[in-house]
Amino acid sequence: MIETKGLIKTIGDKVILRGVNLTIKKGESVAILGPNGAGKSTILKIIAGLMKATSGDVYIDGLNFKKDSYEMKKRIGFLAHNSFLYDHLTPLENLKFFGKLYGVSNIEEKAKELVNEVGLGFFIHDPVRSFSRGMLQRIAIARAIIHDPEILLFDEPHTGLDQEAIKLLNEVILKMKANGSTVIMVTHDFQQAVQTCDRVIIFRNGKIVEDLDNVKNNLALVTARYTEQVACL
Ligand SMILES: Nc1ncnc2c1ncn2[C@@H]1O[C@H](COP(=O)(O)OP(=O)(O)OP(=O)(O)O)[C@@H](O)[C@H]1O
Repeated sequence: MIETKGLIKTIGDKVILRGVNLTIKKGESVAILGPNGAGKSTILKIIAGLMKATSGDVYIDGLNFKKDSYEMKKRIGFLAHNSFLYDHLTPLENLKFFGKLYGVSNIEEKAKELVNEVGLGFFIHDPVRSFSRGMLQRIAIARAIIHDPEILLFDEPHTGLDQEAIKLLNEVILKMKANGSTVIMVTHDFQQAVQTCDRVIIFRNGKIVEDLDNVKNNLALVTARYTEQVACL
């Protein structure tokens, strides 16, 4: 279970998160939507341990970053705007590097399997500096899941992907979900959100303004609320 308690983030005199309390159960898949600047990426970075909250706490199964940072990071796969890949390394070398950091066993085999799974087997030995944005995103997805994380944090994962890659990414998300992983996805793509997630949370101005469960059975309501909160801006 992931819990945020009273998360506040300020940078200078700007208030980005205004006391966010959120509980996400193990195995839930949650889409975070909202207008630009609402604080969506910020909360994801704080949950991933990449940014400190000004006040408040994040707990994962009762563990806290202040005490159990390494243990928590091992459980998380984070796909950010930045791919975190090394330009001069090939997909295989990049995945082996990140896999080793997480102590993944059978890393060579696992890395090859993932490069093929994301459809880039043909480019396995090319440095990623020559890759297109979509190709980099595919490898970044593989990097985020190399250690079979229990929690997937995806920041706008569909951006820059072609239709085939979107399908592939959704399959990855649904497969991880079926294996019991928890998924939190920040996105502007409402269609992809409702295809892959069971719960939709809408942020506005650093606060949660909607928290809608059981998305597939309440699609009309969720669409109406989303339109009201976001699409009309
Ligand atoms: N390092 C920073 N310094 C100053 N302001 C920042 C910093 N990081 C984020 N912000 C501000 O915090 C606010 C929330 O940013 P955040 O990236 O969380 O929004 P978002 O909801 O993900 O937006 P988008 O949909 O545009 O990606 C924005 O106004 C942004 O300018």
